[in-house]
Amino acid sequence: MTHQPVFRVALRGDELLNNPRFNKGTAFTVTERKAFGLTGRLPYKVNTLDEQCERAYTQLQGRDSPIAKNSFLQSLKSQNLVLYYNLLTRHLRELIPIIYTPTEAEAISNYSHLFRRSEGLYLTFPNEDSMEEDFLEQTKGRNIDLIVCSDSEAILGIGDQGVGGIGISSAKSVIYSLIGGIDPSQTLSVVLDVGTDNKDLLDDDLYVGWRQERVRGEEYDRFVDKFVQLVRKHFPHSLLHFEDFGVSNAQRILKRYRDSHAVFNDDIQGTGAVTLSCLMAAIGVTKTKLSEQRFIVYGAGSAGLGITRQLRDAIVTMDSISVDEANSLFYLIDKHGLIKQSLGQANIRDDLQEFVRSDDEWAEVKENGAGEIGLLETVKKVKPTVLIGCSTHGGAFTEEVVKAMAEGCDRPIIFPLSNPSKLVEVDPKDANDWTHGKALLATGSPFPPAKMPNGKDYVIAECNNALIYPGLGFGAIITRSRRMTDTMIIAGARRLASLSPALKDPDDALLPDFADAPDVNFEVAVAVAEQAVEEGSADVHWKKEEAREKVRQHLWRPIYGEYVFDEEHGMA
Ligand SMILES: NC(=O)c1ccc[n+]([C@@H]2O[C@H](COP(=O)([O-])OP(=O)(O)OC[C@H]3O[C@@H](n4cnc5c(N)ncnc54)[C@H](O)[C@@H]3O)[C@@H](O)[C@H]2O)c1
Ligand SMILES: O=C(O)C[C@H](O)C(=O)O
Ligand SMILES: [Mg+2]
Repeated sequence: MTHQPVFRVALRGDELLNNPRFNKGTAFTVTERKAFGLTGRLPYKVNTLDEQCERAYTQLQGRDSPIAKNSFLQSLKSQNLVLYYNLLTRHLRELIPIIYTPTEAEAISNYSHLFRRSEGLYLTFPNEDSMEEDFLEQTKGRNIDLIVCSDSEAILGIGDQGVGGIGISSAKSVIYSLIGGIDPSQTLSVVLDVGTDNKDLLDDDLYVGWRQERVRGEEYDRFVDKFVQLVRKHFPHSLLHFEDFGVSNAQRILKRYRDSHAVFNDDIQGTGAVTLSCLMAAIGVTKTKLSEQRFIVYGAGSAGLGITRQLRDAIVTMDSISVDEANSLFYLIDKHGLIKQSLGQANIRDDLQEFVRSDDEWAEVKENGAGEIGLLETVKKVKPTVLIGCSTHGGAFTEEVVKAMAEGCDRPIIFPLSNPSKLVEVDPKDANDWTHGKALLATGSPFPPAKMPNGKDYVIAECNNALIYPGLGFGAIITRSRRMTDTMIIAGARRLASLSPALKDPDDALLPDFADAPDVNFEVAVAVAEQAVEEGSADVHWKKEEAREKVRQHLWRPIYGEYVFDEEHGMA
């Protein structure tokens, strides 16, 4: 039986019932009801958490669409955190797609119309002067370990969502608690509302954010910097997680702060790490080396470049080849086709320069190698072994593309990673059929299993950063690391790869199932913590060998504590 912790609480009556962190609803005991002035405020029956979960689950089943279920759960979260997380824990596989990808995309794009209750911290550009006051007001009395923030410019694959981006910060925080075991009261979700360039939102009278075009340039940098400095000042040991920033800001901000605080960009680093794990599992099946692959990365934004760099670095380290040699294995394609010299320096972002292909290579395909080279032409010439999609271009991996790839290699490794589901570059079922079950597949959103030619199910791995970032973050937090280093991230990725079901059975999924995500992330956290202690990034006095026990001790679980009323020293 799990031991019930005892909490001193200073709230009484309605204040207690209206506080989601402390509210237990009908689970308050008779003694607690007397001590906290609740006897007349609650119906007679005292429920167990099991009973409450059963009731909530039945109510949830009464909602017929994923978005209606998402709203129900959102409202449960604002009433009773333990019940919310406990219910999710019991039905993890079923409910993660409701509170996270893909349903959360729908909730975010309708944020202003679905709005009922605020959550997290809204830092809005015109209120810059009161930013510190607002920040302190929202975090009063709490020790914040984790801050997830978004400026909403590139939410999943659905673009600029203005103030609705608070939804992705919250969903990512929830996953940290649900899968990673981080106490939700020690997390903070933030939206940096610097306006929006989304015309529909600007034209919408019901829009609840700041209805102005996006602030850019120096003013934007100053605003972000003010926020980061507040985090550093008030919570120096926290992890600052950046989510769904526009590509140029994402790279720049990460670079700017990564040596002075534990910052982490999920789209770049989390996606890079989970894709590396997935690829390691796939080459375990094909019995080839990383440096023997030829890669096409379709969509060279935050995720595409993050993945490319992560894979490149792993190839250099694991297969001992030079950076230039490793770079030459990658072909990046963006909106204007293959990234090559003739696009002109001005049209190629600085951070892509090391992956620019020469025109000479394409002289046989296009005169002087100039002109746009599309995906199909690249596939035919390069004969890639790995094709990764993070383009937001749904259906881009057509039957012709997939079949052309399968002609060039025995077991094509195809990861269409764009979210939400409707933006996937190829439905995994089709890719499986077109390659007669030869393709090794993983997607960013959940998909049902595909059928192998022998009738067996092929489980599609969900290569979503949520399978790794909660563990990466927990590992950094528990070691009070002041940096999130590349080596810590690689340690986590290797641990995840070692847990791949395909290592035992090559016909099984490339990554563990999301139902096992808590155990998987526990292992990732241990690996990261061990690495942080070993390399000296940690700011703790314990040894590497103790990491497993430390992670275990700090795991937060959604269970009720026993409350004792303490007006003077209790929590409020
Ligand atoms: N599976 C995961 O864990 C994961 C993680 C991060 C991002 N993603 C998904 O990847 C996609 C991209 O995310 P991001 O954060 O990199 O966004 P981003 O805006 O930084 O990058 C998207 C890139 O794709 C390019 N692009 C757009 N249309 C294209 C086309 N028709 N052909 C080729 N390139 C095209 C854009 O120019 C841009 O460079 C989104 O759908 C997102 O949900 C998945
Ligand atoms: O949010 C997700 O599901 C993964 C990723 O961070 C994305 O932007 O798509
Ligand atoms: Mg993201």
